[in-house]
Amino acid sequence: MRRPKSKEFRKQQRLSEQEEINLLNSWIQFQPPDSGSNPMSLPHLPNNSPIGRLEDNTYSRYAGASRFGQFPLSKKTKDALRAAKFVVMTDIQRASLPHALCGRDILGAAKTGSGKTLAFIIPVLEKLYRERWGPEDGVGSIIISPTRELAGQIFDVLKDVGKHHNFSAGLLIGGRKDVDMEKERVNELNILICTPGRLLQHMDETPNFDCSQMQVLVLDEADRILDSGFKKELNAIISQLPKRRQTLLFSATQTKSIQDLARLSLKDPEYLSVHEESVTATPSLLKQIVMIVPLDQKLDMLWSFIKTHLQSKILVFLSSCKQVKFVFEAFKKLHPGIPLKCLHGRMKQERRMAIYSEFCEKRSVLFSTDVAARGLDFNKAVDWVVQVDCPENVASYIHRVGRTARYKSGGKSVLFLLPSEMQMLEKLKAAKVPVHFNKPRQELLQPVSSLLASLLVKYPDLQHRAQRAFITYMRSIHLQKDKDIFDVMKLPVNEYSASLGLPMTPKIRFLNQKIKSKAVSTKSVLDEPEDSSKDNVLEVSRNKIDTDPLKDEKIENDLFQLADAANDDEVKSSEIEEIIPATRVLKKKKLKINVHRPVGTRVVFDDEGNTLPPLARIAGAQSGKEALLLDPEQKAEYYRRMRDDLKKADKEDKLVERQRLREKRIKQKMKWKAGNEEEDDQDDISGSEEDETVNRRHKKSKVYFDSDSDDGERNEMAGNARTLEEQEALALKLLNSMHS
Ligand SMILES: Nc1ncnc2c1ncn2[C@@H]1O[C@H](COP(=O)(O)OP(=O)(O)OP(=O)(O)O)[C@@H](O)[C@H]1O
Repeated sequence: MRRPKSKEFRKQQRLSEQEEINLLNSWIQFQPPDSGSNPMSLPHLPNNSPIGRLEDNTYSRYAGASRFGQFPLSKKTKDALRAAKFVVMTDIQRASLPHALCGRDILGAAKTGSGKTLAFIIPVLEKLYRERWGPEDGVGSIIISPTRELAGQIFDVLKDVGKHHNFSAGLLIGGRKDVDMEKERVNELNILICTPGRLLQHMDETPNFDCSQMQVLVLDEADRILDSGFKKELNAIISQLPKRRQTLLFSATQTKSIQDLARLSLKDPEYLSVHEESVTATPSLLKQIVMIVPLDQKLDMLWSFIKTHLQSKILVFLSSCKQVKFVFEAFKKLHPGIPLKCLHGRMKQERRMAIYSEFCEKRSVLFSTDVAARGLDFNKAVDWVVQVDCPENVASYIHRVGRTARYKSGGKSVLFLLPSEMQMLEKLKAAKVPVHFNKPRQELLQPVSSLLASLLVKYPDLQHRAQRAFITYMRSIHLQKDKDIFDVMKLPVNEYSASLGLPMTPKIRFLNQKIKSKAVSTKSVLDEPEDSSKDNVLEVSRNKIDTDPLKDEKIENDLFQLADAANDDEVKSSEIEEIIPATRVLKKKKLKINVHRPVGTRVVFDDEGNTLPPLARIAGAQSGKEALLLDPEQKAEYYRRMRDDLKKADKEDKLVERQRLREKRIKQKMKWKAGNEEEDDQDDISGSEEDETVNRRHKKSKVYFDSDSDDGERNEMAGNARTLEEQEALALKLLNSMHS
């Protein structure tokens, strides 16, 4: 038990702290960096040069120093940094800390994974320490992050680096139920780390919430927080903050918009873009591949990729929650041999945090929306970032791939581009993003579409998910701003639908209208007058839906959930035209038929998406696909074939797996006989979304992943290492054959 400190001790402590603060203030003011200069251009201080107050009552130079120890920082901060093994500063820390310690506003830009978090956490702690900020002083600093996970991560860094300080800090993010408790305590907190919506909620609802004395405001991922998605919230927040404050803005893709910055009333900000001169805009140890993948082969490619990287930690980006859900659910049922997880805004906050932590710890595939695109520093390095859907712009690309190759580690990324999205390649090159262009080797693809089709027959809810995934994807492309890259009219709609395993292509109203208006503009035979109400439908969609999943975070309680709910309603009410015919007239007719027809009767469409009148359906004159769908016998036969295919594939998979296990056992036996003792690291993967069979398999192969380090790989699992080699060889063939 800790003994309470005596009054005398506390007094002594206060005095020595005050002494330290005086010294720090004098040191900082003695030789501040020139305004507008970049301390990176100054020579390094020699490691053994004296630090702090010198014999002649001057102070050592800190601008240009390369180690935290050479900086005018409190002992409390320095001790914590040393304990966390932060010794040498990164470029952005070297460049911005001297200015930030002088109390200047900062606009800091540096590549992903380059240590921007410490570049703002340290000045916050130091400012409050030097101001002798105490519990009774209330909110001294506010750090705003665009996502909850990132806010949580910043909170962890703050706890670590600020552990010897006496400040109280709070994580205020949406999706938490304890908002009332938060309201009771928020006024006692010195440092708030929050998402914009939750902060605003407290500003609006918490009695006596007071941040009028706040000293430092930080916007992490500043360009994101300043963009239109958060505009209202941020303006409302800023209007309640004191004008006299220090403001620190950081991002890998910094905004330079005067308008944006004017909203923050920055005072002569120091613009420190440490990698502006760099040859590349992305980390140098990041290997980036771009592949042209037709839309209907995207899932085949993704499946093949996963199957050939079973020992990796993979982050997969898709463009909407519904796509994430569908691909996750479907692939999970196909048991790829690696734990699968998913992360999106419609999940409960606790689950989101749990998934994030699990992915930090374990080898697995995480399917995610852009909620994981910015700032997250997954504990054990992510091996691959796979962008199945093209990001909305270059900045988004840079943040997504930045989840790997962080700090000094390497990483790889692959972007699937549609043939119609080739412009993205040009834009990446223009933005100094060095990508290698690879052509997929078709013969190495492991098609998954037929398996998906069988799954959809077996699991009707999955079919529903597939429909939604299809629709939200089409809509996201339709709503993308950059029309040079995204053109919904160029998408092979039917092929894409079939590749998801859907027996029919869901019709989408806006697409039909687009097709029609295109036909009209090219003077086609379509003589129907334009229906203005249809345009309105399109307008409503545009107004109500934002394709940017991060925008969902903007209003807490929850941003994601609100926006997603809106999306859901939209999908239900207007967009699935599998149950809504393509023309307004027919729609009314169909609605009438719907009322009287027996429950369970299927509505059938012709090639144009019009419902077939009931009599035409019974007429039996159908042919081709229609006939297949209408004739019960053929339909049954179709499904029977699908089931057989699935069984066959399953049988083959089992055989291969059995063979693999047998070989593994033999190898282990031989190894054991040779006296090679080894301890299996029975890393538990239960709790992942994998089923038990897969878990059992993984418990054995997990050792392999955990021995990812060189030693482990050499010493522990020679047998498995061969499997890895085979897999890597396959992967290389599939992905790197383009270098030729
Ligand atoms: N001076 C340092 N010495 C050693 N490791 C560091 C140092 N600074 C930061 N790191 C480590 O580098 C990693 C990336 O840091 P951080 O998350 O702050 O990057 P970032 O620039 O904010 O990235 P992003 O742009 O993706 O948000 C973290 O794991 C962090 O612990």
